[in-house]
Amino acid sequence: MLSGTDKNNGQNIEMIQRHSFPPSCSKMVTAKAWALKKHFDGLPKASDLELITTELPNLKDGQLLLESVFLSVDPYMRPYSQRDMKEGDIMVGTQVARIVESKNPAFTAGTFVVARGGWRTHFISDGKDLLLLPSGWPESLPKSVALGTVGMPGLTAYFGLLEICKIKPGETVLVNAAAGAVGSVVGQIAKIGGCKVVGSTGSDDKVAYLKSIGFDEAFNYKTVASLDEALRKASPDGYDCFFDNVGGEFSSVAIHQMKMFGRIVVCGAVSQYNNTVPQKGTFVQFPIVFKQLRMEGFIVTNWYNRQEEALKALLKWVVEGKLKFHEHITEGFENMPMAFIGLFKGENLGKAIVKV
Ligand SMILES: NC(=O)C1=CN([C@@H]2O[C@H](COP(=O)(O)OP(=O)(O)OC[C@H]3O[C@@H](n4cnc5c(N)ncnc54)[C@H](OP(=O)(O)O)[C@@H]3O)[C@@H](O)[C@H]2O)C=CC1
Ligand SMILES: O=C(O)CCC[C@H](O)\C=C/C=C/C=C/C(=O)C/C=C\CCCCCO
Repeated sequence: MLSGTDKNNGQNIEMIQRHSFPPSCSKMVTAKAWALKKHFDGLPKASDLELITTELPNLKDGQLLLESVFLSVDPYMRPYSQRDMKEGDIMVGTQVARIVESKNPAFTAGTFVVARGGWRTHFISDGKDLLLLPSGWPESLPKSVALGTVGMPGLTAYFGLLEICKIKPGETVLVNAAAGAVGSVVGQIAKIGGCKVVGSTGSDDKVAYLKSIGFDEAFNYKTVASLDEALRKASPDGYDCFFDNVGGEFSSVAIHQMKMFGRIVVCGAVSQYNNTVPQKGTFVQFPIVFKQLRMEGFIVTNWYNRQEEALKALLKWVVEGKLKFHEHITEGFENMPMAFIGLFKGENLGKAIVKV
């Protein structure tokens, strides 16, 4: 195993070289990848991850060699790393990748696909988990949008709002982390659906952005004197649908402002992912019973059997200008840890993307 250090942006990145094949192989591609060196304890640290290089073997029949062009960093990676990964594993994740070489008749070199290759610059696939970009993808639309508004986060907003919340015109929708990849799509689809939309987010710039994309009300949860008052001021009659991305204290307050027969979509709990000790919240049974609420969690992959129709709808809204997107792009594969950690500091406005 060869190792060295490579300074980058002041970070010491330990480069570990692992030869998975004898150096004698010719034509091998050197891939970089981010491995989970140490399980996260609280907020992830760059030193919890290590940059490794591996030599990829030559392709077998049916295989494809892909190179990542854009990579996604998402909050789910934090809880999933704890649940699904062991130390040394390559971080899970998705990317828009270009097919460099194909020994698979279903795919031609040069094609761009959405893949689940993890945090890697290059990887080999058998083609089973590759998704072509939706047909009719405009040349002018950045392919990275397939990781955000017209990708998994957009699908999350689409199915969460239309199938779990089942919004109706004239209703009032509340969404937190509203300027993020999922939240910004939730608010805009709700507007398209004829709802009043209230969003909370963590900076004044993001509040201004929310208003620019059509939110009726938006506030900075970090600076309001009282969350309870801010929610009441934004919608004195309360909320029909609460699309919860954040969990924690926000949810404990918001539930008491739901209207009768309101619906709460539990999409995520990003405020809780870095807890070293599980937080104890309020009991929710009282408002659930006396307001006759429905509270339902979901994982977007459960709806992937319908992703084609949803992606088509999302792309159409983007092309028509009804669905605006914003990307927070970090340049450089070596900066993936920083981009990921930035999610938990609210550094991103819109979808966080790493451009290789
Ligand atoms: N159920 C599912 O299938 C899916 C669920 N999700 C969930 O949706 C949520 C949003 O994900 P996504 O849109 O990708 O991420 P975002 O693009 O919204 O980025 C995360 C945002 O969360 C906010 N945030 C971070 N830490 C905290 C905190 N401690 N308290 C309050 N807000 C915080 C920040 O925005 P701010 O400025 O507002 O603080 C930050 O920008 C997450 O909970 C994620 O797990 C996402 C995809 C699929
Ligand atoms: O290769 C993989 O499997 C990763 C690909 C994931 C894929 O892009 C799609 C789905 C992502 C789902 C995200 C879900 C969430 O963000 C919700 C996450 C966790 C909720 C746990 C809450 C724990 C609170 O303590």
